[in-house]
Amino acid sequence: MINDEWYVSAYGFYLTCHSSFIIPLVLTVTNLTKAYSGRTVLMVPELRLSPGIHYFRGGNGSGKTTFFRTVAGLLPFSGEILLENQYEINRDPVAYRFRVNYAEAEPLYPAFLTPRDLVGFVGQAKKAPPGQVDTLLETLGVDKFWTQTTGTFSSGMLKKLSLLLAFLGEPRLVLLDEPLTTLDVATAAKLFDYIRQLRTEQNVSFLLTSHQDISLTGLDLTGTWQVGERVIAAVN
Ligand SMILES: Nc1ncnc2c1ncn2[C@@H]1O[C@H](COP(=O)(O)OP(=O)(O)OP(=O)(O)O)[C@@H](O)[C@H]1O
Repeated sequence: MINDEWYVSAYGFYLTCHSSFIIPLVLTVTNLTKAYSGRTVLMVPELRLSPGIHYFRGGNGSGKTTFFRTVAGLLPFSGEILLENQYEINRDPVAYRFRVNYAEAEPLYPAFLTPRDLVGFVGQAKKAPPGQVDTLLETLGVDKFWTQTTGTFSSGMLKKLSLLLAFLGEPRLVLLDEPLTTLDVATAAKLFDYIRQLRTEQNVSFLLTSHQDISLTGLDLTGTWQVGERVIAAVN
């Protein structure tokens, strides 16, 4: 016989099933609109990214950097961006930014600062675990210009420093805008080994852009996305 008790246990069963079927997503974007001075550059009704490595491609001016800077929390926008089904960029700004790291396509720093200054500052903010800086210095070769001011850097040196900063702490999502540009071949190989290691050992997710052929990196891509005409669409 169906009574109150039956309804209570049925509802409990429903809740148990429902919570265990939540799909793990690293990023959920809903109703995103990004405009510059009234000119809309991106309109993304919904974008759901599962954990993994996602490649965003598109022509010059299509909106890739705008999307990355928005997801990094550097640009105002309308809509919702949710990290790991949990942290919304505007509702939980500190927790969200603590877990999302970003390397610019064309990094620029105050000319008088050195890698030692910047790594000290960012490492503290991101709570870099012991030993992490030493590993990254060696992997990316930044140890060779650790105390040199960035105003004297080549573009490749700036790129190496920006990548190092983007790995500091224990991010859940790392955004790398054009990581291959100006990077020498040997360092690029080490970079992609490091990405693979973070992916398999710590379940860190990555969003990448590149005008180069990303398949040459040997990375196992979870998704490829085309940015253009103000939208972001999955590439099958
Ligand atoms: N600060 C800004 N103010 C106004 N418009 C901007 C600004 N930044 C970018 N845009 C415009 O937004 C559009 C997208 O630019 P974005 O830099 O996101 O493209 P992209 O896909 O990263 O290009 P590329 O491959 O050349 O780096 C372009 O039309 C650009 O002119």
